[in-house]
Amino acid sequence: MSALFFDDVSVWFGEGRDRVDAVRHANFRVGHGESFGLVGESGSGKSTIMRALTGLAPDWSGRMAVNGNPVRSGHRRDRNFYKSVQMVFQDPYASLHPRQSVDQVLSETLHLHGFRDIEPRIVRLLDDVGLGSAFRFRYPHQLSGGQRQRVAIARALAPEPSILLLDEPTSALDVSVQAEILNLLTDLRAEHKLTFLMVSHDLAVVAHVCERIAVMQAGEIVEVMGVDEMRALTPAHPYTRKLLQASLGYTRG
Ligand SMILES: Nc1ncnc2c1ncn2[C@@H]1O[C@H](COP(=O)(O)OP(=O)(O)OP(=O)(O)O)[C@@H](O)[C@H]1O
Repeated sequence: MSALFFDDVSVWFGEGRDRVDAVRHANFRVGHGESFGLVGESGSGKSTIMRALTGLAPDWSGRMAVNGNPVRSGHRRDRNFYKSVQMVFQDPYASLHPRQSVDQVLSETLHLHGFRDIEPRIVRLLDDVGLGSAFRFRYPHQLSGGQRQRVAIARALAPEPSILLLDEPTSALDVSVQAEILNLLTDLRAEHKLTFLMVSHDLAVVAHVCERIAVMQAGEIVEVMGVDEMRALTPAHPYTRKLLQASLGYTRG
């Protein structure tokens, strides 16, 4: 049984002449403890796959399952879903409430998921994300972008999920901070035995964190490959080669 299972998943927005087919017939599985990346140009459908899974894009067909449990259509996901699946978003500035301290953010999430030993859990979560207790009573405006993203990651870890969905988790951060956050995510995956599904337009980011990669073009998965194949520049599909060449040109330039 896979941690994440997508079988013939198509996702669309709107109806009739306004209909946009954002994802078409996507198939992939992510094993327990695996780190899987979705890459492709802007508009290729990467985020839409994640949104359909979490209920933010309700119009879809096909089959999706989390740890063997089928995901139903519609907006609602039950508490069990969020016990297993948590998200880290792109923008840590938008994802934290400005009037909530770090302590409030974490204790609210822990309460919501029925934990009673809130105090030691907050201490442990801050420690896990490399912030330490000195940050506990700070507010978002007193934190840097990287520190905010660490709080967002601590909040995602609070329910003890087995799967993290990472939607461009470093693209809003300074380049100097990106590697720190990617290393933190890699360490956390090993320590907590997490499964990752990561979306990024940046092949270097995905290569840093992921073991396998699905390449998307205009709503379709055109290739699934191991990160070693990607590094060896041996992808089969011309579009993947184009993406790789573009990103190499970019890093060299
Ligand atoms: N709420 C929406 N209503 C209508 N069309 C949408 C909506 N959200 C996404 N789309 C369309 O679906 C397609 C896929 O978008 P999606 O955001 O999944 O791409 P992406 O690969 O994640 O790109 P990006 O990196 O820019 O977010 C695009 O054509 C986009 O315009």
